[in-house]
This record gives sequence, C-alpha cells and structure tokens, in this order.
Amino acid sequence: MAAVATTATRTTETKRKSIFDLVFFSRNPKRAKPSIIAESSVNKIMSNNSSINGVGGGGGANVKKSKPPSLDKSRKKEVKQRLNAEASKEIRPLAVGTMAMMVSALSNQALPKLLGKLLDEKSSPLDKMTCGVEGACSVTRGDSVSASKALAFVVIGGGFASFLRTTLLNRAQDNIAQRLRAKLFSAILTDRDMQWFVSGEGVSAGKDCSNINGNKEDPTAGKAEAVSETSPSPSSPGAVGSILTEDVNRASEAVTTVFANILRSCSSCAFATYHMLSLNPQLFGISVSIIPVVGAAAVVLNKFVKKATARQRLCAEQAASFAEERISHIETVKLANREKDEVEKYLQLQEECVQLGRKVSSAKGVFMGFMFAASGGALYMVFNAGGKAVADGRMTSGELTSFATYSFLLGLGTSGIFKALGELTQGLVSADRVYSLMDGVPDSKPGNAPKEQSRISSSESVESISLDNVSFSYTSSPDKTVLNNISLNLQRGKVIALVGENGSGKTSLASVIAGLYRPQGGTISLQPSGMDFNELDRQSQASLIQVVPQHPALFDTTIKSNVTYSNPNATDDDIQKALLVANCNDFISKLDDGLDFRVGRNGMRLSGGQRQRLALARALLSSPCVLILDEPSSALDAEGESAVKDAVRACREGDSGQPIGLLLITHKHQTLHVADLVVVLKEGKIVETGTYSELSKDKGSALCELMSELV
Ligand SMILES: Nc1ncnc2c1ncn2[C@@H]1O[C@H](COP(=O)(O)OP(=O)(O)OP(=O)(O)O)[C@@H](O)[C@H]1O
Repeated sequence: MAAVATTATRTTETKRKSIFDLVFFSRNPKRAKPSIIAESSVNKIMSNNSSINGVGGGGGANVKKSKPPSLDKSRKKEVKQRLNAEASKEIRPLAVGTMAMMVSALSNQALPKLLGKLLDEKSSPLDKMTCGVEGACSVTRGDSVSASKALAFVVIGGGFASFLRTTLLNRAQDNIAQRLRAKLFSAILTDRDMQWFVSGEGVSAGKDCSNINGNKEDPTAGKAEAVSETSPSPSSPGAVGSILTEDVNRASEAVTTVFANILRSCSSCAFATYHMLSLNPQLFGISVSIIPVVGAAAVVLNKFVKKATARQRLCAEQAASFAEERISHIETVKLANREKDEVEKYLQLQEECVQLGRKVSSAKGVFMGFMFAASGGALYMVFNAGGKAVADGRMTSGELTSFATYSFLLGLGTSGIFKALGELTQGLVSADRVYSLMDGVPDSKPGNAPKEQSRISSSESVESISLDNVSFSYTSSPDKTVLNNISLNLQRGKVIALVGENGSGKTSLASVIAGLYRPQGGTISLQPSGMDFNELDRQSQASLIQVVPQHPALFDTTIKSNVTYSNPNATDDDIQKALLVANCNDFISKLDDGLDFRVGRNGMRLSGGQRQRLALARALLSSPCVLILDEPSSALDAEGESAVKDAVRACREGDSGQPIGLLLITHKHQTLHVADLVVVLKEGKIVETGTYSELSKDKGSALCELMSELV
C-alpha cells in the first residue's frame, strides 16, 4: 500500500514538473499570451493533480519543521457550526441522499443472508418428504425461487439507491462549494481594504505562514531559505486560488459525502454486528477481538493526519503562489533566461511537500496493512472455530458463509469509519482556512476601525477636495511614515503637478486621496460641505476621485467593457466623448473589431500608450470631481502626450460636464507648465509649492534641485 502511495506521489510530481516545464519551455512570451489567460487553470491543474494521492496542493520549503496553524477546541466547534449551517441549506438533497445511502447499505447487508440462504437451498438434497395418514409419501425438491426473487429485488433496489445517493450528495456538495466560493470571493473583493492585499497577511489569515519557509534551528533550512527568498507573499492570487479550489472542495466534502460515508459505515457495523450476534455470539467475540487494537492505531493516525494536513495546505498555498507569480511574470523570467532555475526552485518547493505527502501515505499504508493483517487473523480464527461448529452440526455451512461475509462487512465498515474520520479532520482543517480567509484579520489599528459610512447623492455639489495634515504608513511597515502632514486643495478646473524623487510618496498620496488607503492622521474633506471623505462609502468615493495609475490594468475583455468599467450605465454618446477626449479613436478605428476588440490579459494586445489612453477614457467616463494621472507621460509617445494635453483641457473646461480637478504626477519638466501649481514632495513631506515660472526661475528651489534640466 505504501509502495503504491509512493508511486502515486512520484507520478504526481512528474505531472507537475511536466506542466511547469510546458509553461516555461514550450512557449515564447508572445505566443504564450492567450495561454497565460488560463494561469489560474494551470494553478488548479497543478494543485488538483496533487490531491490524487492526498498529497495536497504543492510545495513549501521546510514544511516538515514548520508549525502548522492549530485548530483548538473552541475554533473547531465554531468551524463545525458554520459548516453545519451551510449544510443545512441543502437539507433536502442531503436527507434523501443519506436515506438512499442507508437503503443501499441495507441492501448490502441483506446480500450475505440471502446468498447464504440460496446456497443452503441449492445444496440441500431431494429435500422434503411429506407422508399422509394413509402412509403415502411424496418428495419435493428444495425451492430456491424465493431467495432468487428477494436477491433480484435487493440488487435492483440497491442499485437505484446508489444512483440517488451519488447524484444527490454530489449535488449538495457542489452547491455548498459554490456558495462558499461566492462568499469567500465577495469577502476578499469587498470587505478587504488595500492594506490587507499589500501587507501579505492575506491567505493564512493571521496565522504565521512565514514559518513554513525557515526554521533557523533546522540544519537543512539553508536550501529552503534560498527558495523562500524568492517566494511570493502568501496573499498572492495563487494562494487565494488554492483555498478557493482545494480547501473549499474538502470542506464541502466533509459535510456531504464524508458525513454520509460515516453514517453508512456506522450502519454497516451495526447491522453486521446484529447479524453476527444472531448467527453465533461466540464467533462474534472472536471476530471483534481486534477492534481495540485497530482503534488505538486509528487515533494515532488521525492525530498525525491532522497535523500533516495543516502543513500540506500551507505548502500548497506557497507552491501555488510561486507558480502563479512566475507565470504572470513570464516575460521577465524568459528575458532573464531563468526558466530552468525557476523550475528547479519549484521542484524544491514541491519536494518538501511531497515528502510530507509520502509520510501521510506511508502512515495510511501501514495502518491499512495492519488492518488487513488483523482482519485476516480474525477471519482465520473465525473459520477455525466456525468449521468445528459446522462439523458439530451447530451451524450450517451457509450460516458460516453468511457470518464470514458479515465479519468482512464489519471490517469494511470499521475501516470506512476511520477513513472518513481522517477525511473529516482534513475537511475541518480546510474549512478553518476558508473561514479564516473569509473573516480576515480584524484591524485594530487606530483610524482603521470600520466606521459608519455615508453616501453622497451627487458629486456635482463638491467643488474641491481638501487634504489637511494627512499622514499615512503602510501596515506592513508601520514605523515608516510614508506621508507626513500633507495639506493640499484639489479644486475643480485647477491642475496641480506633483513632483518628487522616486519613493517620495507620490503614488501613495494618490492612493490615499482615492480612498484606497485610510490615512492614520489628518482629514480629507469635501468642500464646501466639509464632509469627511473617508466616511463615505466606496461608491461615493469612486464617483469623486478617479486615478489613471502608472501601469493601468485592463481586463481580458473588449475595449468597450474596459472603458465602461467605471460607469456601466454610460450611454454610447458618453463613451464616444470620453474616447475622443482621451485620444483613443485613432487606434481603435484601425482595429478590426473596433470597440469590440478583445484587449487580451492585462491589455497585452495593446501598446503601453494605448492602454494608458483607454484608462484615461475609463476615468473620464465617470465624471469625477478630481482626476489623478500618475506618470501620464511615461508610457505615451509624442502623439500620446497631446492626449494628456487634451485631458488637461477637458478637465479645465469640463468637456464631460463640470470642470475636473487634475493632479498630475510627473517626472517630466515639459508637463509642468500646464499646471496652475507645482508641489514638490520629499520623503513624504511637501517641501515646496509655487507656480512653474516662479520655481523654475529660482535656481536654488527644490524643483530645480530635482530636475537638473531646469538649471
Ligand atoms: N505596499 C507597500 N508597503 C510598504 N511600503 C510601501 C508600499 N508601497 C510603497 N511603499 C513605500 O512607500 C514609499 C513611497 O512609495 P511611492 O510608491 O508612493 O513613491 P513614489 O514617489 O510614487 O515613487 P516612484 O516615483 O518611484 O513611483 C517608498 O519608500 C516605498 O518603499
């Protein structure tokens, strides 16, 4: 058994390697683009294959030495309750499916008795001799028709029950999994703020996942740490994907098929016990003498499986993250010619996990081997004692056959219970991971506690957005102040250029103004009402501020869908206007499908400048109060720069309604002259403000220090 498991593990490892090899070596980046779309599918295939032998999703360096998240009693109770509440929504298919399972179990139980009866009937000689009072006797042959009829009934009924059981329980399982996935995805997308995504707290939901990669006391940790240096954060999409697929599957299995299997196995044991006791109580005593020993072994096994499963799941998370990140950065991997290294590192990650999987497989193998030997020994004793009983005429050979079959069913039921208990444990570990991710980590930091949110009816009444002494740090580096007492007024129709060296905090400021992060100090208010921007709901915030980031993200859908992403209710006229202002029409008219052109994953079928222009159109379409263009010129060619000028004009003059305030984050001095005000940021502080002509004339200004071209 252990050997089989090891072979299966090897096969899985080979499969994973081939998939990884295929992705990295068989495709050039250009041709790979459409295939990368299915990156999450690759992830799924890679992690799902691993579950063939229960090895879990994948790799994780030094997993065996790491401490898995513990599932204490109160948490276990809570997880069970939540899972049961989920299962109760499928009560009908679950109840009928479980009843069908019991019927099929009953049919199985009836079979040995009927078979024994059939055997006795068939093997009896010219059986009954009936003599009348006159002395006339007649002989009748043993009739096996009744046993045959009952057998046919049981076989057909049992078959139908099996069909019902499989269909209904699987349906319930799929429904539960679907609901869990939907809730989880919704929790991740709507309930988490940006700090959660960038902090790396994500998937293991507060549990120390970093430990998985390195234990300094472990002499073998060196290799693992080398891998962990390049391992992605556990909050990567790959890790989330691993929980969304494998853990959700295991959790939903636990309350459907696994639970029903436990019931079936228990009923099997109960019925087999009843029949065996009624056939021969003495033989029953011999037959069950092995149960305490097997039970003790099962308890030990279950403890081991529980710990190993938690480690395996962390391991799967890491491997999935690693694969996902390398695949999404395939161009970088290929340009640096690091395909072989990455495959090697992936295999190292896998190796740790596979070793863990082998241990579980071996433990299960030893247990099953032990079960087999113990059952064989018990059967030997049963036949020894049973043979004597038949010889003494205390039992028929048919009854002994029935008894032996029942004792086989008892063994099967017992091992079924232990197996299902193991799966239930794995399911609870997975459910804990699902719920932990769903609940997230309560953020107790000041300023981050959830507040009651208000909604504005229209952004039109807002004239400006005012920052007053705003300070901000990322939760992953709480001691580093990224923005320090920033005060700024972003007014409709006015253009502010924000400049500063790399890392001075320009992008962070844009994100804080847009409401993606909540500042720890100061206020952002709407003028003239004075409402606190951070007390508004996301819909209101998005209607007030739009950002065109340095690297705009596009979805793998049509140009039209991408542009209307910020305002799904926009009319065709609005769309055309926004595209015109953002200077998109030229390149769109050259595409075969025009607005219906599919842009590819992350807009890979478009140039950087085209992507930026579409993002600009998208931002303008929602008619914000303030637009933030981060490094607008970096991805634009000369023609594209005129689009920025158009955007400046549109914002000032209000092409799409009211004028829009514009915050231009730029490194280019050529762009500065369009601004009403230039703001210089240094180490998170505003060190200078003034008009371009004022600041550029003063050769000792912070602006001239920053832009040597001006000196
Ligand atoms: N997610 C994050 N977690 C922790 N620190 C971060 C994060 N993002 C940025 N930082 C840090 O915040 C500081 C400001 O970064 P930011 O990206 O805002 O600068 P920037 O002025 O936009 O730089 P650039 O001009 O290079 O784009 C940097 O020191 C950076 O290391």
